[in-house]
Amino acid sequence: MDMIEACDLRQSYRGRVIIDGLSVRLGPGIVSLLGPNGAGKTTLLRTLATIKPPTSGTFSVDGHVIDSPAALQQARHRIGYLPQAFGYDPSLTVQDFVHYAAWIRGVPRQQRSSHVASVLDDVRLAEHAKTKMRKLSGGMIRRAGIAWALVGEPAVVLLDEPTVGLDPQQRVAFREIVSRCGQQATVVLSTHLVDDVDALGGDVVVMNEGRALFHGTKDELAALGDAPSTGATPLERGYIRVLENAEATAI
Ligand SMILES: Nc1ncnc2c1ncn2[C@@H]1O[C@H](COP(=O)(O)OP(=O)(O)OP(=O)(O)O)[C@@H](O)[C@H]1O
Repeated sequence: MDMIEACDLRQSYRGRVIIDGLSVRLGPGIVSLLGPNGAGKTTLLRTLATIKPPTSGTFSVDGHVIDSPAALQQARHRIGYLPQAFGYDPSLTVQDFVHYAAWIRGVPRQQRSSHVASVLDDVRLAEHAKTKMRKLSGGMIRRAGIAWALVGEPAVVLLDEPTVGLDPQQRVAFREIVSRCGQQATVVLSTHLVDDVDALGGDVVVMNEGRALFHGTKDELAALGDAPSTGATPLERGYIRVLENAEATAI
């Protein structure tokens, strides 16, 4: 399974530093980027998805540094990315929407139909393959988006706030899909919900102000919440403690 390694990564928008010298190794398996609004999670994912080149620093996918157009091209075939809001033609069927992704990702023509069917099966949308995108519920649209990200069996899957807007039942179904995905690919997802981290397991990177304040397992984060402090669960207390003691725990 591939890993992503960021080395002193910086990203700015019009001179304003958003990612501030981040060095972190993500994967294998599931990694949750947990942080408050504005922490820089989306910006980090956009950078790793090769949408916006870093201002400075480097990152690599499975040891291959993305430092040339050829490396960039190769990395794009290994990375599946689901942005927070993604566009689609509402008149397309689910199957055509995912088929289009398969074409873009260079899945060979002869394999496209069977591959699309298998991905739709993975996200539990097989029975809606012929449904128009405009007829899907919010949870189903998310699943179609995940199918889009999974097409071509990328080694790294980046999901930006994938649980936003899902009801509790859809969230449970979604987590089950991500857990299965995490067995074959490194899945990096952003969230501001401690509940997501608790349910998904894997590693957690707590981010704030463009920095990684904590990187470990959810149990290690929960262990920081043993001492009495604000928060309903040890994991929530650990998270809040990390944010409050940013200086002491910065990595
Ligand atoms: N395209 C952009 N141009 C200018 N500033 C931006 C842009 N995108 C993000 N920012 C700024 O970068 C900072 C980090 O935003 P980002 O969306 O990466 O955080 P986040 O952790 O994903 O937040 P949220 O949980 O609210 O999505 C914010 O202050 C935001 O205003």
